[in-house]
Amino acid sequence: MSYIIMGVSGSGKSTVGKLLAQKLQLHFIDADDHHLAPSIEKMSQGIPLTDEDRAEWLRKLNHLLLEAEKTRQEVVMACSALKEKYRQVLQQNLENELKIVYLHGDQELLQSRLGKRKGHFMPAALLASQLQTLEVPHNALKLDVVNSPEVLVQQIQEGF
Ligand SMILES: Nc1ncnc2c1ncn2[C@@H]1O[C@H](COP(=O)(O)OP(=O)(O)O)[C@@H](O)[C@H]1O
Ligand SMILES: O=C(O)[C@H](O)[C@@H](O)[C@H](O)[C@H](O)COP(=O)(O)O
Repeated sequence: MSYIIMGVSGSGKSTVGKLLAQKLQLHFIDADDHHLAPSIEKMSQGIPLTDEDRAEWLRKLNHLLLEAEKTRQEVVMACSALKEKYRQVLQQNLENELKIVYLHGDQELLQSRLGKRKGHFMPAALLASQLQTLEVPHNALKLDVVNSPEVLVQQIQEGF
């Protein structure tokens, strides 16, 4: 069974996802690496993505998860997956249910982490729209990112 590490920009999906994959010796997929070029351009300019912008991207990510399942590979995927219907696309046609980890945190904390992050296309100004778009998942392990990445990974290992 594969893991989806989800949450708004700055919640630590990439950091925690990479560390979890390292600990469990699983392949790590960062959904950010699979956005269409126009979507990266849009976000770089501070324009939030629409459902339409995300549709093909989510299908591509679902395809990667299906491929992994076919070869009996478990993967860790860091993906914003902000809406329930996006998470449904990710899960589409998979035999095994995805293990969803929802990273949440205080807006000020997330804003300050994004402000300090270097060399990333996503501007901190998009956090507010990300939080507005977010539909909190009901079927996820919910973790507060006030904790360190190491503690979060331990909580994930103990939580499933
Ligand atoms: N639990 C944490 N504690 C402290 N800093 C963190 C934590 N998780 C992430 N960070 C830092 O916050 C910033 C955003 O993390 P990142 O993994 O890029 O988030 P996301 O992929 O969700 O946008 C990075 O600079 C990262 O080093
Ligand atoms: O669906 C979206 O709007 C994007 O996927 C977004 O949520 C994601 O956060 C960006 O790709 C920026 O990347 P970071 O999450 O790493 O800031």
